[in-house]
Amino acid sequence: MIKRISLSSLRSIDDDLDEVAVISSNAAPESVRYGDGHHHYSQTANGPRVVPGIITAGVDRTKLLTNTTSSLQNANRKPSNNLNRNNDDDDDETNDDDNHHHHHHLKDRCPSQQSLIAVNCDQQQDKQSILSSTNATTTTTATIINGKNNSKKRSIHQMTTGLINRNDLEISKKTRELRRKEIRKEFEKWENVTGSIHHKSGCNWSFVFDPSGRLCYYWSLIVSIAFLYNFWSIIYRCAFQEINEKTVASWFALDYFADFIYILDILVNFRTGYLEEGVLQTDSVKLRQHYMNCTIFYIDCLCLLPLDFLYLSIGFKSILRCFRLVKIYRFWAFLDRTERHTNYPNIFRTLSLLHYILAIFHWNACLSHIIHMKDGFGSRDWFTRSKNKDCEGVTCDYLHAMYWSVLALTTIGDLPTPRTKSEYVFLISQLVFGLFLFATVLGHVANIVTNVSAARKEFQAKLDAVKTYMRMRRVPDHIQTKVIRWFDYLWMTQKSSDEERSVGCLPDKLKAEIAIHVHLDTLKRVEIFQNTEAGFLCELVLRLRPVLFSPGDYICRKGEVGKEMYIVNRGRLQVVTDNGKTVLATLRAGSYFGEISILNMGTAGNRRTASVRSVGYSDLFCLNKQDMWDVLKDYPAARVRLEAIAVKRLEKYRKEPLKKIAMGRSKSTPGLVESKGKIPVNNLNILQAMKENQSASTATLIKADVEDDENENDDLNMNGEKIINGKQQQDDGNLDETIESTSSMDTMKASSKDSHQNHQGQSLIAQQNCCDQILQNKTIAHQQQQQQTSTAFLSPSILATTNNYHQQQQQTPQTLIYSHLLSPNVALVNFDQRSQQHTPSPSTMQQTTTNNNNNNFYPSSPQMPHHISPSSLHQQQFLQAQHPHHPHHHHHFNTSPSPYCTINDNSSYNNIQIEFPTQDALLSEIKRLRERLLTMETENASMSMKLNQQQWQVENRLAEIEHQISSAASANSCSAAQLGFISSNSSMASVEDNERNKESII
Ligand SMILES: Nc1ncnc2c1ncn2[C@@H]1O[C@@H]2COP(=O)(O)O[C@H]2[C@H]1O
Repeated sequence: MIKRISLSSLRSIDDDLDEVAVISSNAAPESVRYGDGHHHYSQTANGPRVVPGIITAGVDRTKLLTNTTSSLQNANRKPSNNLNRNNDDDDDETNDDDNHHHHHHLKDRCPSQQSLIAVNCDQQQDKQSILSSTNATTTTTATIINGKNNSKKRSIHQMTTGLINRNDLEISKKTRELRRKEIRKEFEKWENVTGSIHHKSGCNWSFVFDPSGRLCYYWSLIVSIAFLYNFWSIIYRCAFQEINEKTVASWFALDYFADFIYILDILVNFRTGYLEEGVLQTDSVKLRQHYMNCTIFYIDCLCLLPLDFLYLSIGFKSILRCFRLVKIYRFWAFLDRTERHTNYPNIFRTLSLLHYILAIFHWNACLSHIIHMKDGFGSRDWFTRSKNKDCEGVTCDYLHAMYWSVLALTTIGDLPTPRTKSEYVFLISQLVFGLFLFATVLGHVANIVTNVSAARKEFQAKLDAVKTYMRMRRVPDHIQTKVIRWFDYLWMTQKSSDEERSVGCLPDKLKAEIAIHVHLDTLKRVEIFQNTEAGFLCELVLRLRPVLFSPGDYICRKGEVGKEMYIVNRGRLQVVTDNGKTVLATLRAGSYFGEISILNMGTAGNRRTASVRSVGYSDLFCLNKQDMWDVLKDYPAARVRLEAIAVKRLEKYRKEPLKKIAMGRSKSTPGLVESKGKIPVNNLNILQAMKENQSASTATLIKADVEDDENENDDLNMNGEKIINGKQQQDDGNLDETIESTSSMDTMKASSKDSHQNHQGQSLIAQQNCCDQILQNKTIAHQQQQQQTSTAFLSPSILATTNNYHQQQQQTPQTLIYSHLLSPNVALVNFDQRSQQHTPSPSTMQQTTTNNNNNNFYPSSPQMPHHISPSSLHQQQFLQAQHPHHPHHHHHFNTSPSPYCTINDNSSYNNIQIEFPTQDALLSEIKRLRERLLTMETENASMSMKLNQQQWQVENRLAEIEHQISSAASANSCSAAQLGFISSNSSMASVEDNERNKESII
């Protein structure tokens, strides 16, 4: 009985649950001890434990435990529900009733037995339910009660902090007391229940051995040792020294101890379960009958044939014990099982072979000695050892006999010619046997050696084949080296090159189980495998294919069609932008990637959203798209979940530091075209770039700020007035990143050429007073925004531009804006009205759309073409206009902290002063643009998910409607058919019909 139990001890019990139990066959539960010695629980929460291999029998333990569990759950429910109730008496009564009920109940239940596995499982669950319920209750009160020590600590804490008032303290004490009582009761009750199994029910505690259990195995080891004793000693004593007075006691003791083991073995066999139709039988009557109907029973009885009584007449002759050797079947069974179970089969085989050889030499030596003694071999020199004072006695005789035996059996010995018939017969048979033995030994040794090196040979053969192939196909040296290194790594990490084949013969369930266990550490870190259905996990795990990548290998490249996803088992990988330089993320064991494209979640559909590169050797699991979809088809819930995770991840990627994203997107951002090197953005010398490109664009770029898409339109002006909305809200942040040395100016240049061709005569003369004018017209812009209809559909992601008519009667210079550098809210254009109507050149269009398609800048959603409307293109074109006639403009950037830089164009044209945004302003706009892009991509992803879900709903609805239609049809037909035959069965029939219809629809 557990009289004192605290929460801490409960925890200890919980910890103890996995330890090995110590139990004796008839051990009373009280005497069973567990734990490390410090915690001597006379009984665990689970009652006496069961050694693996033993099936406890005598009562219907499953039912019993179910009852126990339910009663405990009831008991647990009560206290938790009645935690604040102080009426213990009620509880006591109820518990007593329960106990009584259980005792009564148990007395009626004894006969059948359950398999060990079931019992153990139930016990574990039982245990867990007890502890979990206890823990659950404890948790609820954990803030108040937490064992003695904690309460003490808390009291101090309460005193010091004064957070809990005196009343609370009293309540907590009461609750604590109550709780303690409840726990005590729970365990008393439980103990009573389990105690009744052993004592009160009157059922005997007995064992049934599981034939495949460990205990049976250990027992067979003991029996094997007893057999070996007989095997070696009987012949020895027979040949060399019969039991003499000196040794009689020890021989007798050993003999009868071995016999005792044999007797025990018969008893054990009576209680060893057997499989009937694949089910382990544990019923004692059945077991007995089964054993007694077996030949083994008779063999076992034969082994114990009591010929010892003949000692009285013929004396102590060990040959009378020869029947004990029949037990060899147990020894063989033991060897067999060991060979199957051992992890070192070759070592075991070698030892076993050695034993057999020695045993044969031993028997041969003993038989030789017997013949020698009987036929007077001793009269001849060849066998009689020369009298030697150094080696006398039985041992020396034995060793001498053994020596000759070894010589003879290994066919090494120079045996003298036999003379008598018996000598001839013996020697001939000895030589023949020796020959066989030799051949067998050689064969075995060869086998073992082959087995040991089989893996290596197979590996080597593969490598050789690959090498030969590469040589024949003249594969470049560096690839050959890479391949050989790959093999090196494979061998070093002791990975079978064909792991799948090793377990290929197993059924899928077992394979999945193995795979789960082998890769458990990795898999449990993978988000998609967490909290998933077991079936889903099994199916996926079975489809995982191990792959190994070498350093620098690209597992996938951005823009490729995704066909697999990967899970990192070992190694380090980098998610990089398509230039391969910017690292977006580093992936380690447990990470997975490639899911976006195979789930078609990315903005680019089934295309890879990033490139992934192996840093060193990477050991990955590959999952095919087809496989993935096959599995997801059967697990729609998992699919929704996976997609949700993918969306979340997508969002996460988007939220990655701007720096990384910026770098990743640099190529796809118009104007930030990738080139070879990188230069820090702060060092980006726009002036220099301008010079180099000689774009000579005269532009007035005025920062505009619009808070959202709608506001963008606020800045649009059709009136030919320059608009300015110069307030900059964006914080440039710490854009200290480097950006790739953009050849934005290259783009400009290209654009400018096109623009020039199409807009000859529209020279861009950015005059100093333009800016002033813009400033003046700032307010006018707002008034006139409603007139701007053509720009209303402009994509905010492209650019909201304003057509600013600057003195319509004049051919005024345009105010240029670099669309790719400005955000939607940087909208400022001053160009001729006519140019607005101008159709953009195909080349420009092409360029723009190429950007869209290739660089993924614009989400490839169907609505996107809207954004790239002719109008926007048109505007872009204008924005990219240049001044071709004056290739040698010299722009000087104003380094003032103002958001604008002034470019003094000292060209021949005139002295143009361009207000150019500062780097900070530009960066801010870049940042905004990118953020906007990310938002759109995320929205796109979530939209696609929603679409998926809607698709599901529609499908379901469709099925429902179909079902309804068919049910209605069948109901009609039924009613028509049964018109006039209204019987009591009619409704039943129609229901059945409906059901049938339903099934057929399903
Ligand atoms: N920023 C990022 N951080 C981590 N992983 C990423 C990032 N971007 C893309 N990936 C992963 O890289 C994979 C490339 O192929 P997918 O687009 O199929 O799926 C992608 C994601 O799994």
